[in-house]
Amino acid sequence: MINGKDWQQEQERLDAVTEELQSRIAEVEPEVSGLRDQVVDIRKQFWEEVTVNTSTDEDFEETFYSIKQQEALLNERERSHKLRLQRYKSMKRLLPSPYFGRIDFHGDGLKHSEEVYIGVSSFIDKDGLDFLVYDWRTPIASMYYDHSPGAAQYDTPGGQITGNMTLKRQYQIRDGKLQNVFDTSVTIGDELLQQVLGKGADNQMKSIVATIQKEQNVIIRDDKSHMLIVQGAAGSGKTSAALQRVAYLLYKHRERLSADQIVLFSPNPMFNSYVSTVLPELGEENMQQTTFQEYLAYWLGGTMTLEDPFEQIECVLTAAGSEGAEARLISMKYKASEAFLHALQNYALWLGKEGMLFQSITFRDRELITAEQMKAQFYSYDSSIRLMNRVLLLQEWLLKELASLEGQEQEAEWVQDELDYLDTDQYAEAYSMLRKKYEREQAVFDFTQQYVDLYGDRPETEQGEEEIFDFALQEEEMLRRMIVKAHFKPLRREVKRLQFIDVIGLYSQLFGDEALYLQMTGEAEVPQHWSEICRQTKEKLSRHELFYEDATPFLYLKELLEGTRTNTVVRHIFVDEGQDYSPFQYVFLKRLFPRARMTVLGDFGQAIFPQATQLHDVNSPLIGLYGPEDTSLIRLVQSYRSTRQIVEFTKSLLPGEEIVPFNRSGEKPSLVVTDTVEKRATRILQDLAALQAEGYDSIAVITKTAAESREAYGALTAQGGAELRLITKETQRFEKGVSVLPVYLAKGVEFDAVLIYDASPQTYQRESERKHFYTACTRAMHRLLLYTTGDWTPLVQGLDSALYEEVR
Ligand SMILES: Nc1ncnc2c1ncn2[C@@H]1O[C@H](COP(=O)(O)OP(=O)(O)OP(=O)(O)O)[C@@H](O)[C@H]1O
Repeated sequence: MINGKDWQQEQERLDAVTEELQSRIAEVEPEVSGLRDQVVDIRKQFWEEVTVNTSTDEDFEETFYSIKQQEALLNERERSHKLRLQRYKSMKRLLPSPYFGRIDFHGDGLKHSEEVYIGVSSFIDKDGLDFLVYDWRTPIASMYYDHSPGAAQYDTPGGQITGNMTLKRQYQIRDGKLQNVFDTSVTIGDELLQQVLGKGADNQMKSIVATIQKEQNVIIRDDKSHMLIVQGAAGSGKTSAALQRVAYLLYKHRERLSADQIVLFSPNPMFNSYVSTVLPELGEENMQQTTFQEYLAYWLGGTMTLEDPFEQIECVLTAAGSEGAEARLISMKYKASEAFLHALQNYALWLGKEGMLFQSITFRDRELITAEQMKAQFYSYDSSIRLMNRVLLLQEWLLKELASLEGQEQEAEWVQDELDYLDTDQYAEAYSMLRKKYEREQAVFDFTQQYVDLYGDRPETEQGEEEIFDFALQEEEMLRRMIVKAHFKPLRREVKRLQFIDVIGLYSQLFGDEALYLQMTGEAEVPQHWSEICRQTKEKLSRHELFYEDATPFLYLKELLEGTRTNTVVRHIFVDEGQDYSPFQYVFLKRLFPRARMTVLGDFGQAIFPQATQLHDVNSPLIGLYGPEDTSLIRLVQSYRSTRQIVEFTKSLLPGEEIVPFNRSGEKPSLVVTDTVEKRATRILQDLAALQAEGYDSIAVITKTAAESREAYGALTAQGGAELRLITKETQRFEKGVSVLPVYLAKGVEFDAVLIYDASPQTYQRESERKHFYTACTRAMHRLLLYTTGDWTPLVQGLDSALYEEVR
């Protein structure tokens, strides 16, 4: 805390800034409130201001320029309205709490030091000379996050500025009144962070600009690397850093980067709603948010039924020890691996020489062009031409073939049948087309006549002789052509969409012959249970269905054959929970967004999906994606979410991981043992009531699977539990209160209190379930309770009993 005199001065300054804000808001308010109407008016007036006259060429030109001028004026006015509105909104946002930090900085060689007050946006005095508040993203404000008092420096586009920081201060301001002021030395005040972290969870994430930590600031302001990889412990602020990074990038590159050029890949749809308020809180528009699943579905275009990652994980968790289950697990891991990626790439090369599969083009139960014909044509092209270019050549050939077949087809019997049953509309259409054709030909005829009149000789027609336009004859021909054309339209469309390539057959073929597959792997060994893996894959494909682990490889192969449909608008992609994506998926994302930089944030300790990728390891496949020179690796070890007691407990579940708890104290995790399932439900309900009475209003009962969630929800409601919310993969929003959900849907989010519904060996037995268990426990901010009706899972049994409180 600071002394009374300083406090007084600070309050006076705050009053002055608040007053200035109020008066400037009052100034623009009337203007802004009518802004919408004004823009609408301008649009309405648009045509009134323009004189439209197209009688002569000059008039036409004048009208054209008049419209252009009016359009430019309209754009200019809209732009300036938008700017004024933005400024107005940012002043309104500042009003209750104009700043949260201050540094006094004495630049080398300067006479005076500068007081730099930092807030969520900049505010300049009336004369436009002094910054009353600096935006937290300005270069000078970076010192607030990066340095403690003493020598300090910051980078500007013109070079580095060095000097001495003489003061670093933090404020808590509510409704224009100082609540707290701290002078800080080392890090950004523990006191403030303590207070922020001690608060209850929200159903929406909050911005952290007032308390960004130095190591997080590196992530936020990194502007060099093509690929930024962040491996961070649970609760270390990865998602927070990612969102503030988006805000930073939008500010720094505001002239050329807009929110729709940034895409965030989220772990599930609920997460989207959880993080959706952070950027608007900072005065920025939200980036695009999506899930990988949405992308896959989009690219597959409804041609196949796609398993989602949650179905896949349920399968992993519930798989019994049969060969089929075992094979599926191995298959999931293998198909996510680089080994399989290389096999697919080799396969595509091999297809350049042999083995391509096509789907014949059939019409009225006849094969018009057979798969064999296509194959022969395909391999007749020079083998040095790239695979996808040969596909395009084949497409061209097919369209020509279809055109000629279409001509032949006009004489077919079925055409005559259809001709007999044409309705009047079709006749009318044919007649009108004929009329047009006639008029065209008549014009040629007139021209010919003029030529003859002039030169006494006729020009040569293309055919060398004049054609006589015979309506009756041509009408039937025209109708026949129309009929066949209409029937051939879907065929042409299929060819244009490259549907003549048998992608399902080609993907299936890879699993058809072990010798062939071995050839693709360079004679490396096939994984265990290979024949069962092949059987399952082919069987699924035969039903036009795809396992989740096959979706990306399938699309990858499709793109190798057909060319990639890239998105060149997007400049930044963020992948949260990045450990849950396979190397395959990263390669796919890179191809999809060739002009984007990538920020991947994740925690291998929470890798609960079988396709997990190690992020921070020297052998991480992600490093090779853009190359080591273009890749930065950052590790976050301090965990902010949970109390020290909870972090110490969860940390011991992952021996060997470096995790440092933030020093916020709370109760030890409680391990509650009851005799029966019914008693457990009763006990949980009592605990829920007690937690709510303590003020914790965001609570999760976390289970391993969806089935267990349904069971828990049933048991708790049967014992009188009211107002519980069962969360499923379809749920779109988080709400406060008590949620019952499987751990994979709790990824990335947090709760005041977490209750692990069943921590018995029956639920968490396998070593592979350790990360599920860890992820579930790390969702808790203030309280963690675990339940069992018998023994504890072996994951807990080995822990030091000082880490928890056992309750019977
Ligand atoms: N610098 C900070 N100041 C204040 N709060 C912070 C800070 N860093 C992180 N937090 C808080 O810590 C909690 C965890 O942050 P976040 O969800 O971003 O972590 P994460 O690394 O993405 O976690 P996980 O991997 O477990 O999902 C949030 O409540 C966040 O607001």
